[in-house]
Amino acid sequence: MTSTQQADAGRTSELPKWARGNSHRGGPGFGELIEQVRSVMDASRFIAPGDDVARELTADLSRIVERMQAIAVPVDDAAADSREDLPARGNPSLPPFEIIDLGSEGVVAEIVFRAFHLGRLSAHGGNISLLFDELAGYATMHRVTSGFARTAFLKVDYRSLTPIDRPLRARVWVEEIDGRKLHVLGTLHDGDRLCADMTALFIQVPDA
Ligand SMILES: CCCCCCCC/C=C\CCCCCCCC(=O)SCCNC(=O)CCNC(=O)[C@H](O)C(C)(C)COP(=O)(O)OP(=O)(O)OC[C@H]1O[C@@H](n2cnc3c(N)ncnc32)[C@H](O)[C@@H]1OP(=O)(O)O
Repeated sequence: MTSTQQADAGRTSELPKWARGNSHRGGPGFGELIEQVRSVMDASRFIAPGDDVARELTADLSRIVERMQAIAVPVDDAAADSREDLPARGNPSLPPFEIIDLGSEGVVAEIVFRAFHLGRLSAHGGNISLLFDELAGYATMHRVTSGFARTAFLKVDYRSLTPIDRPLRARVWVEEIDGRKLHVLGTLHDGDRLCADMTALFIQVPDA
């Protein structure tokens, strides 16, 4: 059996605990809370407050931050990044994608970049890389035999401007496996138009 055929068999061990996902942590209102956090980030992109208003808003947000810090838990017990029922698993630092299809053939996701992700009149290239890196994590998770895979490199070609505020389609898949090395490809489309494509190398590592 070649290493590629061996790896084609997919996972031979359980998913790492942190990747298993759940739909209960943080309670039924957690999704709306994260959506509000995203809205704060979006709204902050379009204001030019006077000093008084800036200080008032800072005081309001400080109270919210203090309330959240008072209920902090270890990161592996946190709701954010664990809720498989929410966009981007409820992680507000990721662009809010929804998984359309996931399997050993790769992952297809719908993504709406928002005001917070704006670069100059289009989505910021770093946010597009972030989306690809995350989705490559999903795609490789199916194809490693155990543990997970870390990004060794990730290259993005920006082919045309990536709009915000409309649904786009991303596809990421493992093209080839060579021992611990997983060669990953991806595309991002606005309808039929290619916005960006990606080539990455991920390396299988034991779960930490
Ligand atoms: C049933 C499935 C259900 C699925 C459900 C899914 C749920 C999803 C849940 C959750 C998804 C989460 C998604 C998150 C995704 C995010 C991932 C990240 O962003 S990771 C952070 C950024 N990356 C780092 O911080 C790495 C830092 N670097 C390292 O740790 C090492 O350098 C590492 C691991 C990359 C490699 O180190 P070494 O010591 O293990 O291995 P060496 O020997 O150096 O390399 C192995 C081979 O790879 C080549 N290689 C390594 N780096 C290379 C490079 N940059 N370019 C070319 N080749 C490279 C080497 O030449 C070597 O090749 P030769 O075996 O000799 O052929």
